[in-house]
Parts: sequence; structure tokens; C-alpha cells
Amino acid sequence: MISDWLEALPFPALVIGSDHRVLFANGPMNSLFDELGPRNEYFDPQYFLDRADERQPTQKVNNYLQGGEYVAKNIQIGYPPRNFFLRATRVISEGEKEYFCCVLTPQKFLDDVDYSELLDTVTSLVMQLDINGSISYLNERVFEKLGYDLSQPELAVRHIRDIDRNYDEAAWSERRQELREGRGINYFTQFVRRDGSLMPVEVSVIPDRFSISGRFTLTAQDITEQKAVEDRLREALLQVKELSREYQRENRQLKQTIRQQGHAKEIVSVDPSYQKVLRKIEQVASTQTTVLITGETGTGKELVAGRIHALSYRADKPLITVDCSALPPELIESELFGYRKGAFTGANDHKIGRFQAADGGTIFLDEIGEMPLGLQTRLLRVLQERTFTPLGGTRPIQVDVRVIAATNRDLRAEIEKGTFRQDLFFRLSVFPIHNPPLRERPADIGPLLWHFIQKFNARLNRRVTKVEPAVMDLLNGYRFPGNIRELENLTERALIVSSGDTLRVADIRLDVGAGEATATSHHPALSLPKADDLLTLEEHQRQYISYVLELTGGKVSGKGGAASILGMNAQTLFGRMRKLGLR
Ligand SMILES: Nc1ncnc2c1ncn2[C@@H]1O[C@H](COP(=O)(O)OP(=O)(O)OP(=O)(O)O)[C@@H](O)[C@H]1O
Repeated sequence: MISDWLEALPFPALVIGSDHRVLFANGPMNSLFDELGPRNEYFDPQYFLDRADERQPTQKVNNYLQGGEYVAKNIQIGYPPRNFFLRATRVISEGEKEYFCCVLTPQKFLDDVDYSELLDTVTSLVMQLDINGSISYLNERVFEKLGYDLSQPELAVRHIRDIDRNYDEAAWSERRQELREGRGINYFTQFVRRDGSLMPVEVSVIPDRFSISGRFTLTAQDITEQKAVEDRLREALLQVKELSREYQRENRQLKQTIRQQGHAKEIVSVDPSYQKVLRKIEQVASTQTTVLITGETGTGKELVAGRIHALSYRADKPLITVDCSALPPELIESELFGYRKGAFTGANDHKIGRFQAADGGTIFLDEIGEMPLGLQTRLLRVLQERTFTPLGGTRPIQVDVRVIAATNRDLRAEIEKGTFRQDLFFRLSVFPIHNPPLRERPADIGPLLWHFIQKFNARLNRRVTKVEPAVMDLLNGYRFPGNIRELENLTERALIVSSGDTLRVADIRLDVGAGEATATSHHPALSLPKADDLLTLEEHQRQYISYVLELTGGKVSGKGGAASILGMNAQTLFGRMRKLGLR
């Protein structure tokens, strides 16, 4: 049966017994033997000498035959000598007899190419395996890449499981099936180098079309570089995602800021002294100019900044506020300029700074006088160059931001003290706007009071539509150290305690303990005493009347007099004052 099959082969083939006796030779083999001279009954293993192998052929062939298989790549037989590729396979017959089937494939048939040399020149790792994963050939690249000594090619690698870190019997058996059915397979895995380190590889196994005993060629591509690039890309992608999340967060903050700005947009003022300020706002809004807004606390500096932004061509871009007094000095820098991941302990993510968030729009640096000196230098550079580098960053970022700064401090005095840089002051105060305190624009008190009554009516669900004249008298006589914010706060408090549609003087509590001194400051009658310090009604009246008299500058009757504030007839008040010992 096997002899029929061998006879049909176009290549020399013979069958020898385990004792080397020639049992069968097909036609091409017989022709070869004819060339070799007198035929011997026994086959001479000399013929199967691999030219590349220096060991004793007989011993080697015998060893291999005992192992069940012998492959020799470089055999020369005939006259003139021809190159053959030999594969000898042990076959056991039904009668348990052992013999060897030897097929010689002419190298010519294999395109006259010495594959081993060729394969040694390719950059991929090439191996030959059988269906069970046993390795019979490795090219030089495998030795090099896996760190084995080329001069000692006796590898510990005999099976694919010896180098494939992820080898798994079940997976290999699936692959085996694919290969048996003549399909190539591809997979990613890691090869283990001799020193134990791992090398990521992309593997493809293809059935060997010249293989008689079902061998396969495995090529593996070292993808360490690709992996590194992939990892970098993945990292970059994560960063992009994180940045986009950061931008979304910032965006929400911005929208919030813009909404808040929207509420405060209306600037209420009728006082002639404030009209100058409104004109200046309109003049400067449409320019690029840096603006410095000065004025006491609560005079509406932030409101002015919001109006300048709203009237500028940047109105649809963000207005970002940084309150330098609300941030710890060591945080201001990272808030303004942002930081890169790892810039300092705890910088686990990238963070964009407010300057970058304000790109295209306006940044409002409130309480600029509180900025630490070192940061003033950095800010000056940003104002000059319009670029900055985030903490831990390497590349400068260019921004188009209009700067509006505000302060309630006297910056010239700060320059004298050495706590504010003069050059920064000059840079900032290109266009100064001074916001006068409320006491210098008394005509605004009434309109502002109504403005806030409407605001808090809506917010507190009240319906105050009237104000006792005495309220106006009281407010007109007050110095408002906290300016418009104080008026706003006291209106809110008054609406909370008021009842009905009229705001009464009894609803108003002036916070005279706060801020700069006025004639009325430190008056105990205006802050509610603790339980232990409760006054008699008479003492309370004495203190309260003297407080109102201080407010009115001693005026008792007529418009703005104490009697009208207290809602009493002037004569009755005089009588009460006499009784209480007040002059
Ligand atoms: N002319 C005005 N019309 C209406 N509301 C005003 C006016 N001026 C100030 N306000 C309101 O008064 C409050 C304080 O104003 P703002 O915060 O702008 O003052 P500021 O000068 O920036 O204060 P600070 O120096 O304390 O930061 C805000 O609620 C603001 O809306």
C-alpha cells in the first residue's frame, strides 16, 4: 500500500527496516542508486549525511531514527551531486514491524533556495513546529531576540510552551484544529526571553506547503515598539478625555459665572457723580485696554467689570473671575495658570488655569492688591507677552484675554510699602475707573433701595410696595461703610422681618459696628443685646433716641429730623428727651 503511494511520488523515496535493510525503493530512488554504483542490500547512512552537520552520520541518523524522525536539509547524492532535502519517518506496520519511510525532495523543487539562510536574514522570528507544538527549527532572530547564545544553539526551547508565556493547552488544541483544516492562524502573545523578561509578539502560523509530515511555519513579529506607541496613544487618548471632561467642568463653571453675571448686570444709578463712571465704562468697553477699577468694598466694582465685558465684543466669550483674596497665596498661581499632571504632589490630573479658561474673553482679577509679590512678576510677564506656561508644563500657551483688575486698597501706598510692584501698577492702570462710595452719591440710595426691595420681594415672596418716609430719612443720614452691598443686605434683612406692604423704620437694622467710624458707630442700641445684658425700656429708649439724634446731627424737627425718623410729633419727642435726661 505504502509502496504504491511511494511509487507514485516524482521524488526519490525508499523504505528501510530498523536494521537499515532496504525494503523498497521507488523508480526515482532506483535511478539514484544506479548512479551510486553497486547496490548494497543495506542502506548506507553515509548518504544521509547533512553537509551542515559535523557529527558522525551513522550515529546521528541512528539516534534520529530511534527518535522516530529524521530531517536533513542539505544532502548531496548522485553524479553530479544534487542537493536534497530528506525526511525520514518511522512507520509501524500492522504486524508491529518497524521501518522507515525516507523521501528526498530535490532542493531544485524548493526553488534552489536555502531557506535556513534566507530565514536567518528576515527580521521576524521564524520557527517550524509540528501539530503538537514541538519545535524543529528556529531562525537566528529567535536566538537574538530571546537572548540565547548563537554559538550554542542547543536551545532549551523544544516546544512552543517553553517560550510562549500565555501557552494554554485548550487554546492550542483549537489552533491545531484550524491548522489541520489548512487554515492559517494569527494571535498576540508574549514570548519569554532567557532572562525572564517578556516580549510582546504578533504570531501567525501557516501550514507549510512543502511539509510531508504536517509541519507548520510560525512567524512572530516583535511588537514592543508598536505596543509602546499604542500605550502612548492610549495614554494620550486618556489625557484628551480627561481634558475634555475638564473643559466640560470649566464650561459648566463658566456658564454658571455668566448666569451670575447676568443677574448683576443692571447698574442702578441716577446720581450725577456716578454718570462719569457709566460714561467711562462705555468708552473703554469696546477697546482691548486693561482696566483697573478702584473703590471701597461693596461699591459695585465687580458689577462694573461685568458691564465692561458685556458691552465688549468678547461678550459671548467667558468672563472668569478670580478673587485673589479668597484663594490661599500658594494656590493662586495654579488657579491662574493651571498645572500639568505630576507638577507637584497631588497633581494627579491636568488642570487648565483660569487664564486659559478665559481665552477669547475677559479675566477679572478681583482684590489684585492681595496678590503675592512673586506672582505679580509672573502676571506682569503674561500681560506683556500674552503667553504663559502651566506649572510643570514645557510649552507656553498663547491666550487672548482682556484683563480687568479691581482693588479696594490704595495701591500707591502698597507700592510705597513695597508690597505691590510699581511696573505692574502702571501696566494695570492704563484706564482707571474709580467707583465712588455710596455716601458720595446720596441720590442713588432711594433707587437702589427700590431696586433691592423688588429683588427680595421676588426672592422672599413679599409684597412691599411702600416705604415709610422715616426709613429714607434714616438711610440718607447713614454713612454706609459697606456701601451698596450693605444697603442690599439691610434691605434683605428688613424684608424678612417686615410684615404687610410697608417697610418701616423698625424693620431696619443698621450694622453700625462694622466698617469705618461714623457719628453713630458703636451704639449699643442697634445690636440686639445678649439675654444677660437686657436693658430697661427707659434705658433702651434713652439710647435709641440718642442714636437717632446722632444720625441726624442733633436735628429734632423738620425733614430728616429725629422726630420724623422715630414717627413722633416733634413736641412729644422734646418732652420724652427731657424726661430721659437727653439734651
Ligand atoms: N449700581 C448698582 N446697581 C445695582 N446693584 C449694585 C450696584 N452696585 C453694586 N450693586 C450690588 O451690590 C453688591 C456688591 O457689589 P460688588 O460685588 O460689585 O462690589 P465690589 O466693589 O466688587 O465689592 P468688593 O470690593 O467687596 O469685592 C452686588 O450684589 C451688586 O450686585
